[in-house]
Amino acid sequence: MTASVTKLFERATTIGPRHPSTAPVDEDVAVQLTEVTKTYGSGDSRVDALQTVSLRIPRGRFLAIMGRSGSGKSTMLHCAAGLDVPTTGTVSIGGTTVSNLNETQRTVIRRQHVGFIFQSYNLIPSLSVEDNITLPLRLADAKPDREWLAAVVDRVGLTGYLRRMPSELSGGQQQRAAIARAVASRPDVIFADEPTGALDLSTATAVLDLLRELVSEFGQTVVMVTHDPLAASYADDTVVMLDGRIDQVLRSPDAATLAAVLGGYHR
Ligand SMILES: Nc1ncnc2c1ncn2[C@@H]1O[C@H](COP(=O)(O)OP(=O)(O)OP(=O)(O)O)[C@@H](O)[C@H]1O
Repeated sequence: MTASVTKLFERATTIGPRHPSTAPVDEDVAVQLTEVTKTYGSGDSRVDALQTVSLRIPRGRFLAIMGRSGSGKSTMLHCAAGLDVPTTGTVSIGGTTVSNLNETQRTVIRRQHVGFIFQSYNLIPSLSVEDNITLPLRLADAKPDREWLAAVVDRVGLTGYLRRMPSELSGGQQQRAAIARAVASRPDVIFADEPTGALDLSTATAVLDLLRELVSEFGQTVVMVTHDPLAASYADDTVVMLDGRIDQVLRSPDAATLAAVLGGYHR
């Protein structure tokens, strides 16, 4: 790590829970990874995709994860989101330790605490835009906050589109519907995996403006994997991964700085 690493990202020795079930809860932290490793395969085919990663993501921050292909970005995102479990170490989301839960328990936690935005939108084609947006609430058996939903739908510019089917929306509108779906339940954290990868520049800019506003105005927490320095420049902090480790954390870097930093990893 570089000297620019803030206290927020220091190795988790000050946090120090060794026993997941007794880990203390920090209300200001949306996601916490403590000495997380992830190994795929064994013997000759063994891959150490994450090598002792510790990261505390405070609530109300926008974090970008960058790094060259194979550096461990998706693996870290999947572990942080409770989609996958670490080989060793602990992960907590919204104060709940998820790394020691089984798949069914993690599904429940994800429904209650996490929103997802993927490059491919992942809207359900047979459901209307409104039913797609409210699906996570129904799955979590949660009562919709109508005022919040209306504000979110208004902000993503889909108020007149709720009865349409996803196929009747443009790519940018579909991604905005996916964002509305991700924030409908006011999750502790929204994980975005290349959310602008399939969008043209102006549509991507509108989506990034929206993510930024969710953090700045609505107090949401966003963790986004991206290859695009422009996209990462919307974040508060950017983590750069290298060989399964956090190599650098940059605070509020602009796109040119990020492009230069990343260029160094591709030499
Ligand atoms: N299911 C898996 N089985 C075996 N190896 C895997 C698996 N998933 C990822 N890996 C390996 O783990 C390492 C990290 O992969 P990961 O997908 O996290 O990288 P990444 O930085 O997201 O890459 P990209 O930018 O190409 O998506 C790579 O060497 C990859 O080949």
